[in-house]
Amino acid sequence: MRAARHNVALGKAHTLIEALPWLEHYYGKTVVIKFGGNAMVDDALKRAFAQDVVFLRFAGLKPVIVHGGGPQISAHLDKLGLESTFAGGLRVTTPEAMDVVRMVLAGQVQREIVGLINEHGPFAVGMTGEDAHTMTAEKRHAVVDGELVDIGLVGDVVEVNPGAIAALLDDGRIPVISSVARGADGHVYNVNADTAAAALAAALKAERLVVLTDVEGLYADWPTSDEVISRLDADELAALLPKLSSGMVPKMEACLRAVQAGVKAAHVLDGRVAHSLLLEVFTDEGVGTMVVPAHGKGAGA
Ligand SMILES: Nc1ncnc2c1ncn2[C@@H]1O[C@H](COP(=O)(O)OP(=O)(O)O)[C@@H](O)[C@H]1O
Ligand SMILES: CC(=O)N[C@@H](CCC(=O)OP(=O)(O)O)C(=O)O
Repeated sequence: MRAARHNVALGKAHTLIEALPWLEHYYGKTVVIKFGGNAMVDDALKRAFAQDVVFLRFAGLKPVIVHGGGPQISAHLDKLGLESTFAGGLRVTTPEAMDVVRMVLAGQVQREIVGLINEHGPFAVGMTGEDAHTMTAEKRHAVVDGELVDIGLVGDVVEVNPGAIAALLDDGRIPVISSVARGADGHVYNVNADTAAAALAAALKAERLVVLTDVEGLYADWPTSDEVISRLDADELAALLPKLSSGMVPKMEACLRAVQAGVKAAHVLDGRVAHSLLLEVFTDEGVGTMVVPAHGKGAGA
């Protein structure tokens, strides 16, 4: 009996010790985590996510959360009798839809994540890219079959002013950011959350960008196969990008931009697996897809 208890204790100690090199590596580093709307499937998963983020904070990392909410926006538009249309993985955003996007992201999804994190202490502070001019956007088009398509009030991030986020991190807080940004032209833009996360990761010189979604990673030949590409470099991803479809387009484009801008690696993980974030950061088992800089252009650990 005593021997069995001892073995259990040893197993737990082994798990903790396995995390030591990763704790040493990540201590004091900024990690931008994108929590996708499709990964927020149930309350238990959302709670596990909040626990992981607080764990990272207590382990000495500086987590920054950028959240999505595509399915939640679509559900609200549906209630209002408005249709959701996507082009190249981006929502066609009319002025009417933009009001809903802003309300659902900043008023509903962000509040929920802030609340769950703050069950553990006074850590999370919610904001949108509009606050303190954190993100400035410019209208972008979607590319469909090589053609530019007008998708309304959808923006790409052209400038990041990371001062407000840096101040929150220095104060020990966990920023939770909605992907809405102001334009210099006076409009408010709907920014894809993966795109926003990549822009922030680059501006904050983050060690890692981690994207939690509802698939195991990037599938090599979706939808015919579910073989996950475990690692690819920026050149390989750039070659693959034109062949990708739907939500994976902005996601993989974001990973590419992040590593090209100096982020050491970008990971796409299955957010439907509880604690996948902790597993990725603190254990030797890499899960999902990891994008590293092009050969010879940076670290790839
Ligand atoms: N090559 C691919 N590998 C994996 N998923 C893909 C691929 N191509 C398209 N997808 C689709 O992209 C979706 C993820 O993007 P998205 O729905 O925008 O998620 P999120 O809300 O997490 O941003 C997957 O659920 C899958 O349906
Ligand atoms: C331009 C654009 O498509 N914006 C997204 C913003 C939310 C988002 O990106 O949410 P997910 O990460 O859950 O997909 C949208 O309106 O759905």
